[in-house]
Amino acid sequence: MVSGDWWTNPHLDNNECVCVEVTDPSQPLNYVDGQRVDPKCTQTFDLREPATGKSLRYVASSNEEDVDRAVRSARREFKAWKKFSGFERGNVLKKAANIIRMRSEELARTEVLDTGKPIYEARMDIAGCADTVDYYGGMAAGISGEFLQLSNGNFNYTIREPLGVVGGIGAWNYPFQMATWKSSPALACGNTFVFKPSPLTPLTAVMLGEIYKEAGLPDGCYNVIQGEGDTGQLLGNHPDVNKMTFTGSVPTGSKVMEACAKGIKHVGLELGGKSPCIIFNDSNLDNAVSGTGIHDSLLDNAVSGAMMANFFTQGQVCSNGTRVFVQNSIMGPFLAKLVERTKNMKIGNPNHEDTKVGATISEEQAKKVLTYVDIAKKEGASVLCGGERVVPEDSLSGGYYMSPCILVNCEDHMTVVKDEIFGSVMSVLGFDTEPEVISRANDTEFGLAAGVFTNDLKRAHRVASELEAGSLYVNNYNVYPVGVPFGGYKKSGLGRENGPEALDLFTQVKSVYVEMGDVEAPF
Ligand SMILES: NC(=O)c1ccc[n+]([C@@H]2O[C@H](COP(=O)([O-])OP(=O)(O)OC[C@H]3O[C@@H](n4cnc5c(N)ncnc54)[C@H](O)[C@@H]3O)[C@@H](O)[C@H]2O)c1
Repeated sequence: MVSGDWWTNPHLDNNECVCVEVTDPSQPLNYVDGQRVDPKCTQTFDLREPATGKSLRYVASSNEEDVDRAVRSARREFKAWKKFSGFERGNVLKKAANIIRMRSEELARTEVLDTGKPIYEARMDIAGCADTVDYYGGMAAGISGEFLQLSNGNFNYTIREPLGVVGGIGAWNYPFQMATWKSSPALACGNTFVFKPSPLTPLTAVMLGEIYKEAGLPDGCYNVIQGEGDTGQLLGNHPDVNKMTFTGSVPTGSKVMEACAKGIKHVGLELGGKSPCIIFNDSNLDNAVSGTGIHDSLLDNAVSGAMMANFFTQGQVCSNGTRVFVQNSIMGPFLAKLVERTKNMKIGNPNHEDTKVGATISEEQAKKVLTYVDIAKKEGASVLCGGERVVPEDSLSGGYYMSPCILVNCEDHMTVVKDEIFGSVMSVLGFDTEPEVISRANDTEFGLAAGVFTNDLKRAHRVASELEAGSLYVNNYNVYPVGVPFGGYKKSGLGRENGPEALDLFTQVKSVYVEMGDVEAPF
């Protein structure tokens, strides 16, 4: 629990925030059999606060024995949990959703501590997570098979059964979201779960374990092991894990898939992206501004959309539309509004209410992002604004802050336009025609998301159907209402999270044939 009520005072300096249990090194962050446990592993890793760069605590890693202990706990409890009715499992999840809502401020503050994202965003994240857990709580009672009438009174029915023990591995940009998006559909279907969060953001996954327990989840159904890549590898290779659900980069996803291939395990992959956000000039509209032919509100919406497609969580969002294609005839007014609004985003202490840009996750990631800006300049792009390290105030001088960057004069072949940067760097590219932009938008190995801004209804649906991506946005970007499936085409992933699709992916079908007559054997 968080001590005191520091979160109610937006003027408190982040250094004064004390999340006692999660930052106290004597409190273990592994969670097995319904309690925090000390791992056997003697290795630790340093957890740093992105907002200040200061060490929060050392976190104990998990070795083979620790991973095995968590998987055995999940295996043991699977036998009982799968026998609960869907309705009973759903009730546990719905209670957990309510506890998440009651503890939302504490969870949001811990997420800020771990990720450096601004508090307004962390609150949105936690509210969305509660909704997801609630959603799967509601869906659990409806998980069922089908009945098929056959000839002579014979029939067949199917049962949707859980897979067994599911292993989850998360990235660092949405830590609580990854723990909830993966565990709640898995648990709803009757699986048990072992989760390894990113070593950069280990804090809230263990809080979720305590919330599930309070909601009535039997001990052993949800477990957390902390660690780096080698711990993730041990989990993926464990013979008693039946499915891996992974979020992270393409190279690591490929390794996880390889481990699953060896063990013939189910695998779900949520990987990287380099998504397009396409902004058309609907020139036949009234209320044209400054002779450009674009409707004022469409322009405002398009600028808002481009910013939402790039600047949440310091640009560290897998679905970001970092290639912003703007029809050339509206480039001038679009850029003017975009730059004005981007410069107005307040960069600062992520715990402050008015902060819109917090800290990048780590020094390494911040340096990587700034290096990409340098490469872009060398390859001929121009910086319209941002792309620099920022020190918002003296007390945050060790934090990893940078100003959101807008690049123009970009070309499709440039490194910055091809690579996933995972930081606040938007590349703006001009285009003239619809076929041209569709072809350029699809010219990528990724296919996670895409956006199209237009007031032409037919064009919107035509373009949406042509774009090779798993999540399409028409006249908005990066919105994730509960129940909407999410996941990638091409190298952006396999399978879907969220929505009813996830339930199919956490179950397997057992088919039962029933003979009502005599056996007519040809022998
Ligand atoms: N599609 C999505 O839903 C989604 C969401 C968020 C982030 N991402 C992607 O995640 C990436 C950024 O996250 P990251 O830097 O944490 O990714 P990463 O691939 O470096 O690490 C992800 C996780 O895998 C673990 N890991 C590392 N090596 C492993 C191995 N050999 N076997 C098993 N696990 C291993 C890490 O410890 C971490 O928990 C970006 O590419 C981003 O696009 C995708």
